[in-house]
Amino acid sequence: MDVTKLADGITKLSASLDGILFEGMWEIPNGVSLNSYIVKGEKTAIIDGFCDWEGVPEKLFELLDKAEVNLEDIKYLVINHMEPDHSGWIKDFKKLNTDFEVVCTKKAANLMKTFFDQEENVRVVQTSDTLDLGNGKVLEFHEVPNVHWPETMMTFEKSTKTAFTCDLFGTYGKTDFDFDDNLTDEDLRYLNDEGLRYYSNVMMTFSQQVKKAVDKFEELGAKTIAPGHGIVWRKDPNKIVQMYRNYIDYALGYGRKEITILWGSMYGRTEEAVREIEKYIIGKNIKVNIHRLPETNWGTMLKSVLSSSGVIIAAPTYEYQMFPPVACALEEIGRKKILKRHALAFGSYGWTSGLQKELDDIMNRYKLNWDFVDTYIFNGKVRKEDIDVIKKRVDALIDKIGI
Ligand SMILES: Cc1cc2nc3c(=O)[nH]c(=O)nc-3n(C[C@H](O)[C@H](O)[C@H](O)COP(=O)(O)O)c2cc1C
Repeated sequence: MDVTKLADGITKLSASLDGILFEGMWEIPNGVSLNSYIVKGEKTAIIDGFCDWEGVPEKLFELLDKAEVNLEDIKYLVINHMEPDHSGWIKDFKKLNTDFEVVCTKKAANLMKTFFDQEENVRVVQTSDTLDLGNGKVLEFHEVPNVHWPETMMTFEKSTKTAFTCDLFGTYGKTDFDFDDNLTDEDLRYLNDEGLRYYSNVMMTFSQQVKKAVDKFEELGAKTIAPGHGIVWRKDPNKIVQMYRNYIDYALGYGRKEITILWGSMYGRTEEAVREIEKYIIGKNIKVNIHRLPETNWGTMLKSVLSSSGVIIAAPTYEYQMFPPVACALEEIGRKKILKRHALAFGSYGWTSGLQKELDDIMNRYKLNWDFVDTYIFNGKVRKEDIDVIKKRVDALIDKIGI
């Protein structure tokens, strides 16, 4: 729903997007929702807003109108996070209403200056500061740095115990329901999957800080979680908290007992080995996610690697180095800091293999602490003897994973 009442005086405004690359790079096969919240006491606050991907705020203004909120009645712009999907509407809002105060952290105030030339009427808040809107509505602010930018905070409405968490507890995926009231197992699986994709794309680099933020959040005793993306959790908010705890554990420790194969091949030699190994693993009833590079979007690749304890990298040698699309994907895994996988690499080469050297470079540079079975390289086409050795190494990998 685009306008939804959460409680007396609290309304959610929501728009859905699809057919875009989120943050200009992540595919979102099931779209994403963008949420804004209005809290009305004697005075009215908007907590985060939204823009579509071209920076067009009309939908937000249209929904404010539908919710019968006059722009000139909005006295406070509570800005949890300055990323333009949540803040991009401010420049247009300023043209329509000049009598308002921005409420944000010190770091967000600096960004307010650089993004929107907004220096006046900015109230800088710190953890535990409050803003009394009247009629019992009191907002309390909690800084959660690097969840997902350094300036981020979450806002807690005390009378209804509603936490407005912006990116934290967000998920991708459009839904035709607003709340977690009647989730079927299928809905839960969908939301968990969309949450995993979102976490791996947007939050994962900051898993240590997200962990701290989740701990901090649990001290609030919130009854409702109202995030910037996805549904509102009020029946059992612990469900999304637990999902996030799992994602954090996957990123910092190991994933589920499944294997992701990341592979590339120019002329089919490495591919032939990959196909044999895929069949071999499936034959053992082990879940395998297989992604060819560069064809697979990195968002999808990261989601699989995050959830898998085991990773197989298969790449030929190209100009003395690892086949570039696979090397680039590994670089991205390094930047996103997916730690501690069990892993195996193999691939074909013509005269001097560059697979191991580049693998070591990337692993060391990002300190990923992956535990590798011995790499296997084969010269030219793959032979039965090669496949036999690779299968043995896959067995060793499976032992390490503990399947
Ligand atoms: C552009 C290009 C560069 C290559 N550079 C190397 C190299 O530096 N060292 C090497 O051993 N083989 C090199 N090769 C050969 C391939 O690694 C070899 O043919 C391999 O079997 C290809 O595996 P594929 O069929 O899975 O793509 C190169 C091949 C191409 C097409």
